[in-house]
Amino acid sequence: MSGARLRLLDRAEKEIMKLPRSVKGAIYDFQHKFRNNPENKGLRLKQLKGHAQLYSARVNDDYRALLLHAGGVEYVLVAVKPRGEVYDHLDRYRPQINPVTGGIEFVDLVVAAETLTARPPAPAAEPAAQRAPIFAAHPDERLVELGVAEPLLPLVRKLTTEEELLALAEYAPQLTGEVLLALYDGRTPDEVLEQVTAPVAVEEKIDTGDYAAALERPATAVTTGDADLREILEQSDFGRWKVFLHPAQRKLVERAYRGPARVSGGPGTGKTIVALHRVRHLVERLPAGGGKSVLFTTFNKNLAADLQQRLIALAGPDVAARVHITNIDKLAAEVVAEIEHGRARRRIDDGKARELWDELLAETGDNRWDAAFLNEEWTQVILGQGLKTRAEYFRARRAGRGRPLSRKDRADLWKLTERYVMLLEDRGVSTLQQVTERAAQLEAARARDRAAYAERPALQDESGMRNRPRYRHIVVDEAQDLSAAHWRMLRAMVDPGADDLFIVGDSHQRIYGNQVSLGALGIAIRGRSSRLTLSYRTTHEILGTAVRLLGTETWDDLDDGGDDLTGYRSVLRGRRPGLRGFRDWNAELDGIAAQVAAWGGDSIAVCVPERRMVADVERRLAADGVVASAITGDGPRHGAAPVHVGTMHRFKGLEYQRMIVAGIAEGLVPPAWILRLADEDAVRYGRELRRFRSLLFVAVTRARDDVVISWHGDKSRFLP
Ligand SMILES: Nc1ncnc2c1ncn2[C@@H]1O[C@H](COP(=O)(O)OP(=O)(O)OP(=O)(O)O)[C@@H](O)[C@H]1O
Repeated sequence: MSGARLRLLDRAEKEIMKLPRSVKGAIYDFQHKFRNNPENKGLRLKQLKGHAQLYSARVNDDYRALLLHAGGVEYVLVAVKPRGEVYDHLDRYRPQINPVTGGIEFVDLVVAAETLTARPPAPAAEPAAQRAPIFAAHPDERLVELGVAEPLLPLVRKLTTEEELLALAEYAPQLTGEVLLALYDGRTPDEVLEQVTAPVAVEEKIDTGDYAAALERPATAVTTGDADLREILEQSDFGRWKVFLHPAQRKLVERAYRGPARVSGGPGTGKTIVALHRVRHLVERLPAGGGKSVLFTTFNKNLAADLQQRLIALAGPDVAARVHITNIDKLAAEVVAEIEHGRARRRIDDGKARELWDELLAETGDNRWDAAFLNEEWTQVILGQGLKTRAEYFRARRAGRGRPLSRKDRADLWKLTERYVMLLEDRGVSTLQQVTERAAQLEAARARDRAAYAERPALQDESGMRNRPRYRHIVVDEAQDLSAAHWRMLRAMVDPGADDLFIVGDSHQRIYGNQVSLGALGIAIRGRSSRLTLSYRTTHEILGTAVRLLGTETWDDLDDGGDDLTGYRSVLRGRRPGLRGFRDWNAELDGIAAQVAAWGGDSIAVCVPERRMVADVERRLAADGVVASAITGDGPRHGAAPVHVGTMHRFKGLEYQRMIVAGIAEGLVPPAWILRLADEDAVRYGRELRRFRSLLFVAVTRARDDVVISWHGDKSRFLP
């Protein structure tokens, strides 16, 4: 035999990362030689007694690799062990194909047993003799049905403390850990079956002896190529997200869809990771040649820049070269600029747009409306539905807008918006929504032309570029914040068909008030919606607090249905979020500074509700000699600063090890102006409250390990 493929099992990767550097170097040389020729004498490849699949091979004088032979040239590295231990009690090695997921799993029962004693019990724990086994109520068959690795059952029976459970869950195959922790958290076996097991179970009949077939299933968590293994050994900051997808994630990445598909999921469940892998998957299936056939878009500029970097890291420059990565408003501006070359007006953001409404109101003396209401009515109803005439506006549906409008109100509002549009023209500016609306119209016109040409083959030769769709595939991240006009533009940029749109977002994180129904916009996702539920970012404790902040509100699925966070969970454990009240803002600032000092290190962020508070925090930290960087619309001004400070909107899509979410007081979150709406416009009031809950939810879920929520004066009604 010459040549072999060698992949790495995810749990083995964790163990290997802990080995001394010199051993990692030896593994690097070993894998290279092994792939060239596994029968190279120096490697001493030999089958382990009593094991059909397991082999050992020499890494260096002191270490041996354990390899699982999956058939043909396929091998999986499952462990690297000191030579002295490898051949003791060979029956401790238990490779298997999980009968529920069909994925390859490997456990070493001796190592697994050692994990139970590695962590001392918490001081308050009762003596072992008095503690009841945690899983006594669940029969073996039930646990196996849920996906627990059968060889571990005797150890599972011995678990009596949370420490032991956490240690075993970290070592055990992924699904075993997830199932045990979900049961421990109080979910019933039926809930676990539905929320944890079913999403990764396979329907086909599984041959538990066919390792070659098992190797290809999503549940087999191995590196995908030889290069991955090399990269892991070479890079100290190796990103696991690049190679070890969760089976639920991998299914979504690789599935073929007959039309638009949507992925939702709570914060940190890897939606962006799935989108990145999906882009690579799509590009790898494109015919060679051709330009940027895939559009990968997100809400803001800094996130788009981050996606660009991460796609290159994941898939390399050749794949990235086939992808147009940009934020959605820039995309719209590019479309308009292409047509209105040189005549493009300066764009203004929402804040500036509202200021101009205020100016207009001051001029007219009309005090029945406020700037925010007018801006929303104009953008969401008039621009959002592409209304061109007063008559259309009279007939328009204003679903979910609250405050009913009489015919006279509508006539007045129409007049006001006409004046507003003139004001914008006078100033030589366009709002982002105007640009998007224009882009949507231009793209829709192109799509209509395309359809017309498609029906008249005689004309097709002349059609040229203009009659090709801009993209073959579109992938959208942060989808919950896109407006109706954004969606109309995107819909028109790709022909309806297989794998046309892949849409990733979480309506619980909607912070710009753009609620849409994709179905009504020609994007039919029904039957092609999936949800991710395992958080990779944040701990069980932070996640619990964050979910409570959402209260009892209901959430949409970007269509006409609802979405919720059922099954949302984490296998990571940590400290409970801190909740701290202060007398006044100065005292709270001192509290922030003290907390930053206590944590030390970097990857800390402070999130505040108002812009002026950002400067206050920066100043207060500077007084202690701490370098803090404000997060602007383009991302953190100085990315390398140990502490970042920003308003709540700026935190979309980011993550930090530790977060202080400050100023969470009544009058700030929710702000005082919303409270006035309670009597005036109950629907709008409800919508705004929900938006501020989402802002808070986003802020708190940026934290990986620790979060402190603080306030001064009266604490926010959203806090427990
Ligand atoms: N399969 C994986 N293996 C390792 N890490 C992962 C995996 N999937 C996600 N992560 C990590 O989890 C974190 C959250 O992932 P990601 O940002 O994709 O989540 P998200 O669902 O888009 O979050 P949010 O909605 O909060 O923006 C990131 O640090 C990412 O690297």
